Amino acid sequence: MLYDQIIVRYGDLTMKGRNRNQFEKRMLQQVKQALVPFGSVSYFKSFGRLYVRLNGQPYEPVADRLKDLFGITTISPVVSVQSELEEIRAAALSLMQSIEKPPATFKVSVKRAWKGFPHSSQEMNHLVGGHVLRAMENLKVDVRKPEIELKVDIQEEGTYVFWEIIQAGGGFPFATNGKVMLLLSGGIDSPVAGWMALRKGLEVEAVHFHSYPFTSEKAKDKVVDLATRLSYFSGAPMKLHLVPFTDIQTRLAQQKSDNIIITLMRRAMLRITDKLAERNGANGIVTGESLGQVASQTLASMNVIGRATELPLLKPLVMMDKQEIIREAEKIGTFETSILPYEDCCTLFLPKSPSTNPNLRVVEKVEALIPELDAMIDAAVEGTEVLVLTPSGIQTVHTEGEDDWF
Ligand SMILES: Nc1ncnc2c1ncn2[C@@H]1O[C@H](COP(=O)(O)OP(=O)(O)OP(=O)(O)O)[C@@H](O)[C@H]1O
Repeated sequence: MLYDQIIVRYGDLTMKGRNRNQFEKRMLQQVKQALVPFGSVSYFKSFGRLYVRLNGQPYEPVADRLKDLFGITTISPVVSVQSELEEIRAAALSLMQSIEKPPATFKVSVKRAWKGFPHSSQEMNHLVGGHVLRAMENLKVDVRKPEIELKVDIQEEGTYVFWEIIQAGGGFPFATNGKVMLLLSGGIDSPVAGWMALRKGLEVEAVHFHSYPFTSEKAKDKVVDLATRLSYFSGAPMKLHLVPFTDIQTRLAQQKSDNIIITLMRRAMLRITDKLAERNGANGIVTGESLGQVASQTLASMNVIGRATELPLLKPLVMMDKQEIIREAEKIGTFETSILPYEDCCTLFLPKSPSTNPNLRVVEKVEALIPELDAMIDAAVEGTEVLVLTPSGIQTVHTEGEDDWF
């Protein structure tokens, strides 16, 4: 096999004035965790880049895994050799010959970072380019718009030869920007919002409200699958809080304020999430809301619902169109799961004409007529089941109310 290493570049970090060492440490941790299934790979850090040494592993699956991680801008599979002319020439030639669809044009771009190397970059462009041209009959040099730009990076510890630059996830490494709770329904939108939060370097804990037995085990499994998929992108385990919401929903429905029932439910959800956030050290709540999509997502509704928490509400999809959100969901591999036809707790209580312009005072008055609501919210928090998910399945299960689960 030709490639023996993968260069990992992380761009956003350089632009950030915060502690770069911390970021790099996190980055390495994240990459190591994500590559555990590949066993024998090892790591080398140099000049703000990470080199993943493949040690005999095929490069494609490792590259595929790396390109889905955040904080990484681009990756390149490389052939590494000693910084010695003939070795570099041989590596350049075999790499050019290995390209599946033989190119008609190319150029060599040498970067000599190690000044102890006996030839300048210019000389090397010719020395390497000439060698390749002599061996490959139909190939020509095009310095302006070559089909392949063969890069040769000469460092003291070795020389890296490559041509592919593959886009990776971008954003920030996992958990470098704090922690949030993600309201994860079984729908299309909230997994996309969760993915965006992860890309911003947020640690995400998912919260799902279910109305078992009105909602089924299958509806729960669906959410477990979605959170599991999200944990793949973080390269770290993800907590999923499963909140029993049946009693609260049933009680709210008894108020017979049908047109604001969704508003009341969403506010109760936020109050519960607020408490879960405090217990788990999160500083914000992410939702999959998108302006104007349904009655509860008008600006007026968002205002009344949002008053139920003092935590910042992050809504990454708020200005996106449904089609754009669907495209993202397809890209990240959650769409197929999201469209499975299992019921969500809120759709069970969907009124005929939900208010698009709820009045905060009316909503607060209705809530005040339920003095037991606070206690019910506390009970829902205590009864919350917590799963810890990894891409390979559920790791542990406990109940929020238990003191010593860990
Ligand atoms: N059962 C639930 N558990 C957790 N969060 C929920 C639940 N239902 C709704 N949410 C949160 O409220 C947001 C708005 O939900 P709503 O059902 O109004 O819209 P949606 O556009 O269908 O969202 P989604 O596609 O994410 O279900 C969701 O994106 C999600 O963040």
